[in-house]
Amino acid sequence: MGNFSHQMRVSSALLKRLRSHQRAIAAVNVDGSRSFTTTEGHRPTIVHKRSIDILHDPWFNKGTAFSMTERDRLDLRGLLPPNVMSSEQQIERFIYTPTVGLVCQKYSGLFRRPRGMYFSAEDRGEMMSMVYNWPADQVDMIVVTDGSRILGLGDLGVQGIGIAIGKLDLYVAAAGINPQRVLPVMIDVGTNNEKLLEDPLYLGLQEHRLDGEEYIAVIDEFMEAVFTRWPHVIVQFEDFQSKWAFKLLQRYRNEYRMFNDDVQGTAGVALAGLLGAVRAQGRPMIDFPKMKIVVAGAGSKLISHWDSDYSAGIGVLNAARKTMARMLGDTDIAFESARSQFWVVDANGLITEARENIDPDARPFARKVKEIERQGLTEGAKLVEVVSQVKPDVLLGLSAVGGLFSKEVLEALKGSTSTRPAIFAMSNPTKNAECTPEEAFSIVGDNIIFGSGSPFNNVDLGNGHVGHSNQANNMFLFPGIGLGTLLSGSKVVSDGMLQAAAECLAAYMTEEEVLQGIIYPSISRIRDITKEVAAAVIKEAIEEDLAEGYREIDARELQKLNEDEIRTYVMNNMWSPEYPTLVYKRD
Ligand SMILES: NC(=O)c1ccc[n+]([C@@H]2O[C@H](COP(=O)([O-])OP(=O)(O)OC[C@H]3O[C@@H](n4cnc5c(N)ncnc54)[C@H](O)[C@@H]3O)[C@@H](O)[C@H]2O)c1
Ligand SMILES: O=C(O)C[C@H](O)C(=O)O
Ligand SMILES: [Mg+2]
Repeated sequence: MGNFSHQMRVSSALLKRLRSHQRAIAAVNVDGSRSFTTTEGHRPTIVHKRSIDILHDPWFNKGTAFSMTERDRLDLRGLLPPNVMSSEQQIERFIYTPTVGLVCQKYSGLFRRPRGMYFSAEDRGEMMSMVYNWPADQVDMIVVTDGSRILGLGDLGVQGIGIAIGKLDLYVAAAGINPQRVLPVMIDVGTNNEKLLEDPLYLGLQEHRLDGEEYIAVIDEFMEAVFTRWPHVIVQFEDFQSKWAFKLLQRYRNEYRMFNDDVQGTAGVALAGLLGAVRAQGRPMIDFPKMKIVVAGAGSKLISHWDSDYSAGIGVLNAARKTMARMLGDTDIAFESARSQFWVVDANGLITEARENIDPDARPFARKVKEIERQGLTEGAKLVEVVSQVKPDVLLGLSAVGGLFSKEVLEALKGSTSTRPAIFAMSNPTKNAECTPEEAFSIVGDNIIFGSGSPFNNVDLGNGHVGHSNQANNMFLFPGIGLGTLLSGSKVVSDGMLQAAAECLAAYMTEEEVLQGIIYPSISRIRDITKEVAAAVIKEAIEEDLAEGYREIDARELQKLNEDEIRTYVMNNMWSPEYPTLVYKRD
């Protein structure tokens, strides 16, 4: 009892400190620094500019939300449409996938003003000084892309910066990262998109992509430059073509605070969905190793491709296999036997050991020829044949091929041995989804689980029944992974931290929701799930002795926090989009 009350005293003292720490950040924001808002929200922010200059400054611009008195005070009258919008109304207009894809496709034509930084192959040798051109002394999150695989839209070159901007918008909205402390980055090493190479309006380098050592040297220089200026920043790699995604992850993950969203975030989100599908059948999660899973969209893209091609699908397969093996006792035998739960189909059909030039990352999932012959299948079998013969519990698509789950494939899935088959059409944007929820529910039946990468409406099944359309998107994990890493002060993003994030998402929905077919949260709960994921990541970082603390909170103090206190710590460090009143003061 004595110990307990002592602990309580320590904890509440610490909590007070966490709160005053938050106020301290707010105070810094208020005293004329380039602040947008504070979590306290009531004190005015002093600005040293007015009129059109404010509208051109994203850190101060509220757009249509300037009140009439502010418009008068700051000489904004007549510079904005007359209707004053609330921040809630502005949020209504906030969109990500699939719109972000369209923005990237049309970026060169839409470009009005820059947002973020551009490093190009021409900047070699200069990056270390270039980073100082960015106006913010504090940057918490960088999302970087080279534009080589934007959603399922392929190589969009410099226009891919829209993805980095969109993901950081999600960091602000979901994780409460202060918008002044995010930095979207585009590394332009050229493009292999012939249309862009010929487009006179294209804004990027009009030459073919750098490759090999030259390419790596550019990314190395960029990493060194940003970590020199902002040693505590976290760098999220986004939409790099699979040829480079995994290699760069392996190259940097032990040295820098970085992760790859498409490989690691997607794997965790898919894993949470697979576990959700087990729960939705009314079975315990421990039954997961019995699931038969067909994955469409992993392996190489070209018949003669020798390079390692670590697609999002391979990330999912590895994570699912490891989880099954752990549930089976974490032995080598368990790991080996878990392999036989997966059938992997790429552009060339079912992958078996008979495949020539097999992609090294897909090889562990290549089926033994004898084994699949017993199942009535052969090397290169079509997806529809695989589904007919295997009768899987889960059909998961990360192929970027819209409509791949055709009527025939979905008809075949009706033969599934599962009481509630699950379909994950995870490719983005909307037109690349392997199927729509209408197609899935109408063809396979009402009693399925459906998830998709891009948002779709629920399906009316008649008689008051609803077919739930879950959004299976890495946005439910990456903001929490980034925020949790930041607040823990860990210097790396460990496998354990990623696993903790995925497990947190898998356990987030209640039993009742899951039985109704709701296996992921709705977007309206994104702050809450992000808080939970961030807390799980911090807890794991503490347990692994990786947490070094954040700002005034050191490692020892972090170690004293219980689970609720970690949540409070996370919440207190989330920035909230409340507009402060702006007051002009001459410089
Ligand atoms: N929902 C999410 O959170 C999420 C996360 C990451 C990626 N994605 C989406 O996944 C898609 C793929 O991304 P990636 O980086 O893995 O791309 P990728 O190009 O590296 O991989 C695509 C894979 O699909 C395979 N494929 C192509 N045609 C096929 C066919 N007809 N049948 C079966 N497989 C086929 C290819 O062989 C390749 O292995 C994209 O649309 C992307 O937007 C979604
Ligand atoms: O961007 C998304 O919506 C998810 C994912 O990162 C993708 O590349 O498709
Ligand atoms: Mg992505």
